[in-house]
Amino acid sequence: MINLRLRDILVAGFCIILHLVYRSHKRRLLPPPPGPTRWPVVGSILSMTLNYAHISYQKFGKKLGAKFLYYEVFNQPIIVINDVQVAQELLEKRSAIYSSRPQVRILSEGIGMNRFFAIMPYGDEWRAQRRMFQQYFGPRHFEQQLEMHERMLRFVRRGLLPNLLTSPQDFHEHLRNCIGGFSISIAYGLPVQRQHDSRVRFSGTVFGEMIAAAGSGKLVIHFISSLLQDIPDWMPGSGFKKAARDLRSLIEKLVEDPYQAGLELLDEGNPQESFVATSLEKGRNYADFEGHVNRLKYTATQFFGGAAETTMTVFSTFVLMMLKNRDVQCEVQRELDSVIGSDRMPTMSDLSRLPYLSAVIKETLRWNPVAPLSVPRMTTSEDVYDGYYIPKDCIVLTNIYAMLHDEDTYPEPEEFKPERFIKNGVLRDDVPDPETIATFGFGRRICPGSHIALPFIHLIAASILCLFDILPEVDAEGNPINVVPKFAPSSLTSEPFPFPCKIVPRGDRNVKELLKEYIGNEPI
Ligand code: HEM
Repeated sequence: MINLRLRDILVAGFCIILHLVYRSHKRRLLPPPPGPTRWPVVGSILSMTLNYAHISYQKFGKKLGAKFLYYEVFNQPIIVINDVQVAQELLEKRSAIYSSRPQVRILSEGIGMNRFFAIMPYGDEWRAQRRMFQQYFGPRHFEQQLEMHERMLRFVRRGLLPNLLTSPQDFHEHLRNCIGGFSISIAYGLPVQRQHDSRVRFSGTVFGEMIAAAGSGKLVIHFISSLLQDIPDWMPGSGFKKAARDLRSLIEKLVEDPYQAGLELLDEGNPQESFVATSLEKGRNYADFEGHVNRLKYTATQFFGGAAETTMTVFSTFVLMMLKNRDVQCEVQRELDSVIGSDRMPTMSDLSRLPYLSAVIKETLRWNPVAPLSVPRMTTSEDVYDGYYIPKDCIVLTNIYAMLHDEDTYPEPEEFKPERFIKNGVLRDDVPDPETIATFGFGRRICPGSHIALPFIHLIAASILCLFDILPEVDAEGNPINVVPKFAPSSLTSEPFPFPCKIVPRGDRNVKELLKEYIGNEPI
């Protein structure tokens, strides 16, 4: 039997502590990843741009020949990952370290955004909300998937296509109403107006403000406003605090109102299948029912937040690309005509037989990544990678834009070329697919809604091009207007700015007849 004396234990303990201190010290002696010059106090703030930050990080990475970069702002370390393999190594293989989110004071304490699990730090509450989301919306819940597909079809046919026929000039608004309306319907089971639904509008406005406030391009502003968070309200320059409080109360209304309306509908006894109805029923006997209800309110609101702006961004980009690339649009229509014909509209089961459309959607996701700098992460302990030291509490920006514009993987990345994903009518498996790589993030915090977004996007694209042509608007002299694409410069999502275009029924199609049974005024 080993007989350890107190002295031996103390010596062993001392040696272990010494070893740990030495190891940690040795790690800290390693250099940080390459990056711009850092100045005392302000760090690399002078090298950071507010607008289109993803492009400037990409260019700077290329200049240094570095796959990931190191910045510092007021002592806050930041790494920017420009490369897929590095992202996989860190965010997937070392996910125990890289799965949290930074808690920017102005966003969490000020606006209260950290109550949504997309923004929360890694931990029990995040796990509980994400589990609740997956239990209802996860890809393995077959019946709910069928219900969701059925409802997508209903929103496209009743909500979107008839509106495009009667007021095509408002296509941005119609797309928003259709995508947002679907989210509200699935989350709360509430009826949605076919045009200008007030809940869709309100949710869109509030989430639009949140997404604009949270953009990674705004990091510098976040730091400065967080430092100034404690200045009194009467001081000049404190206006941002009031703006944050106003947004906070709008969020509270956004979380509460549709939930209460959903409850009333349940009490009336004729509800539509929804996340709220199912999750409430499931939690009836839980000991902490109140906690369960609070969680499900935020998770339901999160559904709209995750789905609406992102899907809308893909769609605006798709319409823009069809406008700028008429040959691609005609090729999609040729494929649709050969698979579907001219006397019916696409169904969910047609989608897998449209490889060219699929290549176009992949190229749309690649060409203008929806969230070019993803949602920021934060390290929960120090790390060493490739000989570089990465500290604890380091903000990690995933530059999805740089990854999907890497010219070795996607030659001529600025060109819109669906052909890069398809050969002889078959989708290529030797080109990394933006539907599965980078677009939706990495590791434990990867987007849990990709399997909802992708079929919806394919369905909307197929349905529009089956019935309509997307053509340039003409100016006062009758000349086609050349649209120059422009994008939100520093928001979380890279939505194109509104642009003029004409959506007209296809000449060889009786669109009114095809839509006859779907036209009406009653809510969906
Ligand atoms: C084309 C559409 C979409 C794109 C491109 C997209 C992209 C992303 C990205 C890049 C992230 C961050 C992942 C990371 O940190 O690595 C994310 C997170 C998230 N997305 Fe999506 N998304 C889309 C649609 C959706 C939809 C339809 C929903 C809901 C139904 C959704 C819900 C969420 C949620 C809840 C998170 C936070 C996950 C977490 O922090 O655990 N997204 N998404």
